[in-house]
Amino acid sequence: MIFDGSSERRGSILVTGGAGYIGSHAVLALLDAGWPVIVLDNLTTGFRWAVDPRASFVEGDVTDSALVRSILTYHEVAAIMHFAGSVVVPESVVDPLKYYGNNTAATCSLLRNAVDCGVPHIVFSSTAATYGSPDVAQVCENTPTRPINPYGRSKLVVEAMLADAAAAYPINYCALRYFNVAGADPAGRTGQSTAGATHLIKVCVEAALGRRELVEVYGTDYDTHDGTGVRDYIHVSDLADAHVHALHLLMDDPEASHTMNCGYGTGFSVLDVLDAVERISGREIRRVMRPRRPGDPAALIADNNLILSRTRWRPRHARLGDIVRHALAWEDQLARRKPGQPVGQREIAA
Ligand SMILES: NC(=O)c1ccc[n+]([C@@H]2O[C@H](COP(=O)([O-])OP(=O)(O)OC[C@H]3O[C@@H](n4cnc5c(N)ncnc54)[C@H](O)[C@@H]3O)[C@@H](O)[C@H]2O)c1
Ligand SMILES: O=c1ccn([C@@H]2O[C@H](COP(=O)(O)OP(=O)(O)O[C@H]3O[C@H](CO)[C@@H](O)[C@H](O)[C@H]3O)[C@@H](O)[C@H]2O)c(=O)[nH]1
Repeated sequence: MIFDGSSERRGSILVTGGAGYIGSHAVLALLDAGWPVIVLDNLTTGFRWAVDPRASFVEGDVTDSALVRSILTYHEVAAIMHFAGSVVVPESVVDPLKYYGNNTAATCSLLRNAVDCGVPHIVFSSTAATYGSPDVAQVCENTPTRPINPYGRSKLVVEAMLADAAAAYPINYCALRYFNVAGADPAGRTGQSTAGATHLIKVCVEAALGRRELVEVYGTDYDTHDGTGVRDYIHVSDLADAHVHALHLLMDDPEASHTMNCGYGTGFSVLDVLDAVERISGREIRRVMRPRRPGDPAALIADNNLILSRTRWRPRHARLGDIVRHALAWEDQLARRKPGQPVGQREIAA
C-alpha cells in the first residue's frame, strides 16, 4: 500500500505476534508503507521464517516485562500493533484460562509497559467473536457485545481495558474487530502456515490438495440459507492494510480512539466455501456432516461503514474467489518448502 496521509513517519512500530499469520502480513504492509518494524514473538504458533528480513526480530514473550521495556526504551517505538494471542474458539471453550492468560492478562502487562514507557498509540487485534450470536443481519460497532465463548470474552475485556487506559493515560487505541480472516499475500511472501489450523478456508484448501481426507461440516440446522454457519471472510492482505490506516488515524488525532469492524459485509456459508474451493481447485472434497460445534454462532457479518468513513481503507481482494485462489497458492507453496526455507516472492495470479 502506498500511504499518502499526513502523519509523519517517526520511530518504529513494534509488532507483537508478527511471526504469525495476520501479523506477518501486517509486517509486510508496514514495511511496504515505509515503516521500520520490530517483531516480538515467542514462536508458539508463529514462524521465524515468516518475518520479512527487513524487520528486526526479537524472540520472547509479551509478558516478559524486562524484555518489552528494553525494546520500548532502546528503540523509538511510535506505536504497538498487538497481534500476539491465542486464537482458536473451540480451544477457548475447553481451556478458557489459557485465553484469559494469553489474551487478557498478557495484554494488560503489555499495556502497562506501553504506558510507562510513553508509547502513544496501540492497535489491537479484537474480534467479531465479541458480538456473540447477534440477532441482526449485519453487526455494527454499537450492536450489543454478548460473546458466547471465552475467546470472545477474553478480547472484550481487553477492549474495556483499552478504553479505561485511554481515558486515564496519554495513549490512544484502535481495536479492530476482525471477522473471519483468510487468504494469503498475493505475492506469495507469507500465508497461513500453522499445522493443524482449524480455520475453515485453510481446512478446505488442505483437503483440496490432498492433505486432509475430508472436511467436517459443523452444524446443518442453523437458521441460514443452507443450514450451515455463515461468516464474513476478509482477505488477510486487506486486513493488514486496514492496520496501516488505523495507525495513521491514531497519529492524526491522538485524542481519539476507535473500535472498528474489519469485514466486507458479505456472508458465505460453510457449503458456499466448500463449493468455491472445489470449483477453483478442480478437486472434489469429501464432506461429512457433524453436529454444531460448541461456541459457534449461526452467522456473523460486518457492517463496515465505520472504517470506510473514518479511513481511506478500501478492500482490494474482496471476492471469495481471490481469497480461495491465494490460500490455495500459499498452501501449494508451503507443501513444497523445505523446513526453515524463507518464504518465496513468487507472484500468484489473481
Ligand atoms: N485468524 C482470525 O480469523 C482472527 C480473527 C479475529 C481476531 N484474530 C486475532 O488476530 C491475532 C493474530 O491471529 P493469527 O490468526 O495471526 O494467529 P497466529 O497464531 O498465527 O499468530 C499469533 C502469533 O502470536 C505469537 N504469540 C502468541 N502468544 C504470544 C506471547 N504471549 N508472546 C509473544 N508472542 C506470542 C505466536 O507465536 C504467533 O506468531 C490474534 O490476537 C487473534 O485473536 C484472528
Ligand atoms: O472444519 C471446519 C471448520 C469450521 N467450520 C465452520 O466454519 C465456520 C467458520 O469457522 P472457523 O473458520 O473455525 O472460524 P470461527 O470459529 O468463526 O472463528 C474465526 O473467526 C472469528 C471472527 O469471526 C475470530 O475471532 C477467530 O479467531 C477465528 O478463529 C463456522 O461456522 C464453523 O462451524 C466447519 O464447518 N468445519
